[in-house]
This record gives sequence, structure tokens and C-alpha cells, in this order.
Amino acid sequence: MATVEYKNIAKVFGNVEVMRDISLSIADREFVVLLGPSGCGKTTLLRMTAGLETVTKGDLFIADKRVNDVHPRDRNIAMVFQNYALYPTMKVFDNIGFSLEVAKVPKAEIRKKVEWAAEILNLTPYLDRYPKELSGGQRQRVAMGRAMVREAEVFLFDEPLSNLDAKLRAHMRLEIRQLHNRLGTTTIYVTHDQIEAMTMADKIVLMHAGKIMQIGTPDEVYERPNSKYVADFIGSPSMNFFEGTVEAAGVPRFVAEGVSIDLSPGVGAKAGQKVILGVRPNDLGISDAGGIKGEVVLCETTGADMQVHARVGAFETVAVVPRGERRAPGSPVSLSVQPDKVHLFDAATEQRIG
Ligand SMILES: Nc1ncnc2c1ncn2[C@@H]1O[C@H](COP(=O)(O)OP(=O)(O)OP(=O)(O)O)[C@@H](O)[C@H]1O
Repeated sequence: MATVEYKNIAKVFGNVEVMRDISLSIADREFVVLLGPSGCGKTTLLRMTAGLETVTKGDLFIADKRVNDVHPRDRNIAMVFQNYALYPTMKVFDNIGFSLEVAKVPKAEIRKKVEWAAEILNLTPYLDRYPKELSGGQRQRVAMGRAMVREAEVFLFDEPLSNLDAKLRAHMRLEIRQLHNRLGTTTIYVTHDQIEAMTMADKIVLMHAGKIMQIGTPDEVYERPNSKYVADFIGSPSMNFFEGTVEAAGVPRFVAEGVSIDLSPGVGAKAGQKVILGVRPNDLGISDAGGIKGEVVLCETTGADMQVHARVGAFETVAVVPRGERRAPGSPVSLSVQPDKVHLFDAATEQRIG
């Protein structure tokens, strides 16, 4: 097992710089998720870690050893891809054991390791089958088995669940996380799915346009997003945003067209400062009186909850409330928010205030 360290990493393809000055430390046994929209550079960072892409600038360390120029084979990593990359003409047993066979490990030892991995992954009944005779989830487990038998120091996952249906994805999330709890292998996992990131990660690294926007535990990035970008990316439905000004006579107050919200007394904003105020849909309560006045646009039920879409002044908002709160479109509604549930960002820099 090992640490992974990125120091001022940059990546240029041709003359296009897709990544600049990435620095990140991953602790031994940590499960880190690289999260971000398509094109943000997460796969490129993973492929550089694997040695499948060169590092243009900076230093990459695995287990305290600089590996920029080390061949992928000698990095002691195992990678699990989105498309599993199984060999179609080999049975499950041989797929899992193939790398050991190439390394000329004695047959008895290969058998022992493959059976050990199959047992943990619930693949024992399938060792004699070909990949095409397996379900998507089973194929995914075979791909993980291949990584496990190599006793790699670091596991790299590149969107491993994106080809599975929603239910199986949820199940495999749990399995991968349990596997990590059991083996403790340092893991770097790439996804654009925030639910995967929130449920699996010890630490989320949120990327955008080749830069790291925030590093933190799932709770930290959810509860204290350091910028409007992060606040908007994490959470579903997305955070509500209101652009306005802070007024500070007595209790500080946020004011925008049709909106007035009390802020916590200690809030770091200055009087007159232009800000963006954010509230998570779950932190918006609705009632018939008091609070911020608005008009219901639409109510949608998601099963357990109801999403109330409302127009408030110049803003579209959504509140997630218990299912019984259905209201007709066009009816008046009042929205309330606790001052300590408010997120404030500077309007110009979009960075968190306080
Ligand atoms: N071989 C390449 N040549 C040129 N540009 C590339 C190459 N590979 C990736 N890029 C560019 O680098 C940027 C980062 O790509 P990368 O695949 O790392 O993004 P990603 O966040 O993993 O996205 P996705 O979720 O779509 O895979 C993109 O703008 C992409 O177009």
C-alpha cells in the first residue's frame, strides 16, 4: 500500500494546456474520488498516474518514489476501466489470473490467488464461464478481481460503473467500498457522478477546467463549498442562488429584487457588498405566511419528497419538502431559511465569504 503525491503537475496535449499546477496528496489507504464534469481533466490525471500519459511538468510520486519516467508495468498500480477490458476468449479464471501467468507465477499460487479474489467478489460459481455469459455487474467484479490478484499498491478506477443500470450501480458502489474497507488499498476513483463521489469517497477532489476547485470530505464540500462553482456542482437538485446586496444596519440582511433574508450576525460580508446567496433546496421551508413571498410554478413528487418550484422576485427557486405539501400552480407560497443555512459568495470572485 502506498501514498500518491502530485506536485505542480501540468499537462499539455500538442500546444493545448489541459491542466496546470495540480498539487494533491493522497494518504496510504485513502479512497479519493476525482470528480468533475466531462473534459475537466480527471481521466488525464488518472492516466498520468497509471503511466499511460506522460507528465508534461511537475513530479508524480507513488510510495515516495518519483515515477514520472517509470514504465506503467513497474508502478505497482492496477487500473479498472469503464469497459472492463476483459479478454472475451478467456474464462473468468484466466481473465483474473492472466497478469500472474504473464509474470510466470507458479500455477498453484495463481489458483490460490484467483480463488481468494473470486471468494471475496462472489465469483466462485462463475470461474468457468466466459465474459459474455456474465451480467454487467459480474463482469465489473472480474475486472476488480484482476486488479486484486496483482496485489497492487494503488487501485485506479476510471468510471467503472457507468455502463451499469441505476440499481446495479448502487449495489456495486457498496461492493467497491466494502472491498476497500477489507483490503485497504489506496484508491483513486474517477467519476462525474456526484452521488458516487459523496457515497464512496474519504476525500473528494472536485476539478473544473484542469484545476482543482476544492479538496475535502463529502461533508465538507457539501456543507462548506468554497466557491459558487462547487456549491452548484454538489447537491441535487442544485443549490438556489440569489444575487443581491448585503445591508448591515443592526442584523445584517441580504436584499435582492423581491427577496430579503436575515443573515447571521457574524457573517463576513461588508455592508454594500454585492453577493450571491445560496440555499440548498432541502434548507428552504415553505409555509403560507411570513418569510420570502413567492408563487408556485410546479410541484413534482420524487417519491419520498416533493419538489416545489416557485418564482420569488426575479428568481426561480426549488424547495424539497415532505410529500404532503403539494400546492397548485399559481398559488402564493412563503419560503423560509435559517440564517445558519445560508451560503454567501462574493459576486465578483464567486468565492465563499466567511
Ligand atoms: N489525447 C488527447 N489529445 C488532445 N487533447 C486531449 C487528449 N486527451 C484529452 N484531451 C483533452 O484534455 C481535456 C481533459 O480530458 P479528460 O479526458 O481528462 O477529461 P475528463 O474530465 O476525464 O472527461 P470525461 O469525463 O469526458 O472523460 C479535454 O479538454 C480533452 O479534450
